[in-house]
Amino acid sequence: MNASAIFDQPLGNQITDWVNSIPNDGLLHFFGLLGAEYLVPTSVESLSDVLSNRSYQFQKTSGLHRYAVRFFGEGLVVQEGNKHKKNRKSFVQVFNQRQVDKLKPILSSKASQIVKHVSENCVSDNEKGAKLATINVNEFAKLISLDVMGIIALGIDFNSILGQNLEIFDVFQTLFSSNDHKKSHFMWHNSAPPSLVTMFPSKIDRQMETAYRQLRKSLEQLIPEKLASLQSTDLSDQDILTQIACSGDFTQEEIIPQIVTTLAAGFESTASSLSWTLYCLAANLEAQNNLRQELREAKSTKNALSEEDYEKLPLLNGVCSEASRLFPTFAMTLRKAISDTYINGRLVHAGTYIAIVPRAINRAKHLWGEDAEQFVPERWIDRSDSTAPKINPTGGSYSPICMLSFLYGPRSCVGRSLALAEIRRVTARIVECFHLQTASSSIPQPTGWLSSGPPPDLNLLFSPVEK
Ligand code: HEM
Repeated sequence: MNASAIFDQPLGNQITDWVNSIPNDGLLHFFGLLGAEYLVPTSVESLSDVLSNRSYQFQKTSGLHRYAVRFFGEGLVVQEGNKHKKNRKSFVQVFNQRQVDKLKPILSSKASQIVKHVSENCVSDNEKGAKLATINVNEFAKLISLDVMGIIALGIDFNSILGQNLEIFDVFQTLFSSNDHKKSHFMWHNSAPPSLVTMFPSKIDRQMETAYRQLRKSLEQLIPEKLASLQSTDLSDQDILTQIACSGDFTQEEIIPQIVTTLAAGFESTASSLSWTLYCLAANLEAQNNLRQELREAKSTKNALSEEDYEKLPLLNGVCSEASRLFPTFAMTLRKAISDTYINGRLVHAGTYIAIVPRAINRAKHLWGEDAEQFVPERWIDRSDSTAPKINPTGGSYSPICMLSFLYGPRSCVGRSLALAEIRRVTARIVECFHLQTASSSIPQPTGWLSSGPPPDLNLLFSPVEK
């Protein structure tokens, strides 16, 4: 029995070791608590069956469904079957490339505001006289993420990075942040009989329910106000909330859960990925210097990078993809077969759990090579034409399915382009303006359970770059 593989810290760590050490034919097999049977797809073929070819035969667990519905409402993330198919179409429409392109200038101006704010907080270091700011990047990235989520989802700039609206930040933290207390909380909700969970509400239950009520109340006020102030019938210029509210695809009761779930899906995930990206650069000074050089060269003939530059610069893309590969926010996600089915030609009985483990697949040596556990941004760059390096979309792996940070197929992340657009802009602006260094020699490990982020006290040193 290997129950610890499911409750492991960092999440998915043990399965990563298995994938890299146990020879297998594309599926690993183990027994968890109470003899529950788990399969772990490890090859392109078996992952394709679970995530793409037969994805609707593998559903999220009832424990996760109950938990999400109770604290966020029933949104796309936990919907299944035809309901999911139908609603996903509306989401894909709202998050399409044209929409994301429209949001890019807003993301860029937020990135500039962040740089200005950090500059103002750099104070002289007594010993060397150099200017320096010690920043808890985990918290800093969450403030950025809240501001961006506010703008894109609700059309409101909370300016939390400037210290405003911190009560909203508390609501987001309480509801959406993952930590060790939440781990036990989620395990209790997942494994105890639902009647027992309802009968004995915990402190975290009460805090999360209060935060959910607060958020609902604000949204209930905001939605009619926004709809009343709509000037035109062209919704494409509107934020996600307005587009979802006006799409006609959702009833009044469905709108708020969809918005809250979207905030849940995007808030901490983007913050964690940004924190890890900055950490990877602080811990890999050569990559950091090379990236700064790439940004300088791209800017050499103009005042600022264009929106297109952020998407095309090979090393900027390589750094962000590589950090996200090594530190996927959703390190493991469980599914359950709803009927007898097949994975890679093997019969899988109804009720079998499938552990999809982005951490393990993203670090699998048979898919990425012997350096799979190293930070190598260059793997995302195609230098076959030495005068014109290009982005390599698979990072040198066998298939796009080998990079599971945003999952793959009909249940993959709808916010991927948007999240990457934000992370690239903030990372580029920070590296242009600051040298980053780690504040401690210890190597931080991912924490949290539903989602895995950096440790809560991950500090980095920011010092201004000489112009
Ligand atoms: C770096 C940041 C992000 C990462 C790593 C990420 C990752 C993921 C992953 C792995 C899933 C699948 C979860 C599962 O099925 O178990 C997912 C789903 C989803 N994500 Fe993201 N996400 C990010 C940012 C965002 C943002 C910014 C938004 C929206 C504003 C968003 C909205 C969603 C939604 C709505 C789903 C559900 C899709 C479905 O079930 O069809 N995500 N995300």
